[in-house]
Amino acid sequence: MTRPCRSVLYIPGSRQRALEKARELACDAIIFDLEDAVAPEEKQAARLLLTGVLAGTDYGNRLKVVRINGFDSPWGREDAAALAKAVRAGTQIDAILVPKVNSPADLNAVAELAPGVPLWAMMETCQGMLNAAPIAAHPALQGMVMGTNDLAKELGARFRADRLPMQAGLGLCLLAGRAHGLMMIDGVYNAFKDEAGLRAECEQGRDMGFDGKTLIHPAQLAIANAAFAPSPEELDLARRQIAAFEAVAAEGGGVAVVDGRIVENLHIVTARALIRKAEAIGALEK
Ligand SMILES: CC(C)(COP(=O)(O)OP(=O)(O)OC[C@H]1O[C@@H](n2cnc3c(N)ncnc32)[C@H](O)[C@@H]1OP(=O)(O)O)[C@@H](O)C(=O)NCCC(=O)NCCSC(=O)C[C@H](O)C(=O)O
Ligand SMILES: [Mg+2]
Repeated sequence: MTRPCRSVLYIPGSRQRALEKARELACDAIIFDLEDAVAPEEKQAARLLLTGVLAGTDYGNRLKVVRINGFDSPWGREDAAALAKAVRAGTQIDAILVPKVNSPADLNAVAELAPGVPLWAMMETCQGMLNAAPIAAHPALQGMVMGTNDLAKELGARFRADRLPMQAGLGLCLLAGRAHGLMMIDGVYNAFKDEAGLRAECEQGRDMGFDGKTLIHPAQLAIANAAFAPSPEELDLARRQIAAFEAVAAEGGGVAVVDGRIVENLHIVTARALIRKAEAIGALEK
């Protein structure tokens, strides 16, 4: 996945100040939230505010994703219809994020109301995790976002630093999402003032294979951006691997050795992807 999506910031659709502030924040993507971050009595006003803001605000090269309410709520269908209308009128968004997706039928329902708009799925129910493969195969789906708070609630799991209770669900989604080339975004870290805890969780998500992390506060952006970007040491290793492998290949060989480890063609594919990712981040940050 070349499009960097290291930091994905939730912004409550009801908070005008935060919606304005986001234009200057160093996030790769924004999730404009109409679901959990908005109180029931503010839902209608938030929808109106958000569609107005999206029509008139330049968020630069940040991906713009709108999380709607579920279709089992009084607001979900109207959210999807309002976004479809805005898109027809020229508002540009990158995806609608559908909460609590249990099966492909939940995506079909949104796709019917907003045809042609790419979808992302919140993966946060036990049913959804078990159906990760058919959900990932949905033709309109381009990304999955982990909802680790709702998953913990359904599982009856405790929050642990190592996220052991989450591993089965996250792993199922990663397998399914990667099999279908989706953008894969990890869940939020609730303690938004705990920098060390956030850093550790970002590094865990990165090592598992996620592209980035959902965030709830601007103070979390720099840590996620750093964790999900290739480090100078990784880039140096990648370049040395490519050089060593090319030298061996020129002699008709297929295996190089760098820092005591074998390097084969498959490692070169990874090394080149890492360099492309760093270049894409550089271009985005210009
Ligand atoms: C957590 C917060 C309620 C804290 O808000 P606040 O008290 O206003 O924080 P600060 O005073 O420290 O804010 C400093 C400035 O930053 C702006 N701000 C704060 N948060 C955001 C944000 N998310 N995006 C953009 N800007 C933000 C403030 O406006 C201040 O600006 P300024 O006026 O210039 O000083 C708050 O951060 C918040 O509401 N966060 C989002 C919560 C949210 O979106 N929750 C839902 C998503 S998580 C979820 O649903 C989980 C998932 O579904 C699951 O199941 O796991
Ligand atoms: Mg949730």
